Amino acid sequence: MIKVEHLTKCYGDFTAVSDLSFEIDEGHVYGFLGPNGAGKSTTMNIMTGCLSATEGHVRIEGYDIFEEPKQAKRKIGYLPEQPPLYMNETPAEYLKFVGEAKGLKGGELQRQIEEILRQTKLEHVKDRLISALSKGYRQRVGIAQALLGNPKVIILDEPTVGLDPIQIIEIRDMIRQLGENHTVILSSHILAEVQAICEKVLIISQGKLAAFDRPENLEKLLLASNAISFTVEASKEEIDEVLGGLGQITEWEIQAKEDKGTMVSVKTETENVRDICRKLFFSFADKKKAILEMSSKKANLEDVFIELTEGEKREEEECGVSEE
Ligand SMILES: Nc1ncnc2c1ncn2[C@@H]1O[C@H](COP(=O)(O)OP(=O)(O)OP(=O)(O)O)[C@@H](O)[C@H]1O
Repeated sequence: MIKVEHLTKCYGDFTAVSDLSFEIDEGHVYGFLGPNGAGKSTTMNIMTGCLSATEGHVRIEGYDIFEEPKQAKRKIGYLPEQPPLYMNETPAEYLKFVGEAKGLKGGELQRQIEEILRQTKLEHVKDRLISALSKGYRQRVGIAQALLGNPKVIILDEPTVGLDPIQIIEIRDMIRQLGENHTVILSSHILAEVQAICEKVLIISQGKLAAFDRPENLEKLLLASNAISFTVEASKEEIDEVLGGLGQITEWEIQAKEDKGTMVSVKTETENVRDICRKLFFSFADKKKAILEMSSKKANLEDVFIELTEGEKREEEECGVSEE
């Protein structure tokens, strides 16, 4: 449905988006996740035809956004980070204006406006000035204008930024509902938000695609990400022998020798952390070595996000140091 190929955007000497390629299929809610300045808005502005690219292509249902903008844009509804609302108009007036600009008229325009006002729960404020609406309601007006023309794809740039917790819940519910009839792409720097709404997540870091998968698969992506810590009454040599013989442990660190035992941190690629805990327990018990404490931690999307986005920063810093 959407094909982004080798997209690059430079602002002068600065490369904001670098060789970005991905495909969006019909009928899912996609999350575009990345820290501030990662290049999310730049990519969305290019995908919606609001900004030119330095290199690369964007195709919306086969239409090139740069070469066939009219046909491509008809397929997209866009809520930019700063929605272009006219404060001295009412939602009803504003939607009529946007609908006409999108080529709708007469009964069809009226029918769509009524349907969208209902869908975005704006009916009771439709004749109030937009300047008098709360930020949450203004955001709904922004989403409403994106829905006019019944586009297949809805692109929302940071739709919940600046809203209070109740408004955030309402907008998220609305996005979930939109996902039933549209392909939705939303950007966010809030991991929990993407995790709560999206079926697929693109992680973007410093203008590059760091990962693209379902949230649950991303959690599996990090090798050796599940961690177990335990304290055992055993020497370093005994610990090395037991852990080396277990097979499913990728690395371990013997942290400190205390009066009450030796603290060990273990990393494993195995999904079933509980199974490893059991094996550790019985392996040390077989050698009459008592485990005094044990805790485990499964990697979550946050770990993946930090690892992928921080990892790049670290690499850059390390390069910087070695260059000096
Ligand atoms: N017009 C511009 N001129 C120069 N640099 C720009 C311009 N627009 C964006 N940038 C830079 O490009 C990078 C990516 O910006 P972009 O707004 O796409 O990121 P973002 O992921 O959407 O971040 P945020 O969540 O803060 O909006 C940033 O470093 C930003 O400062």
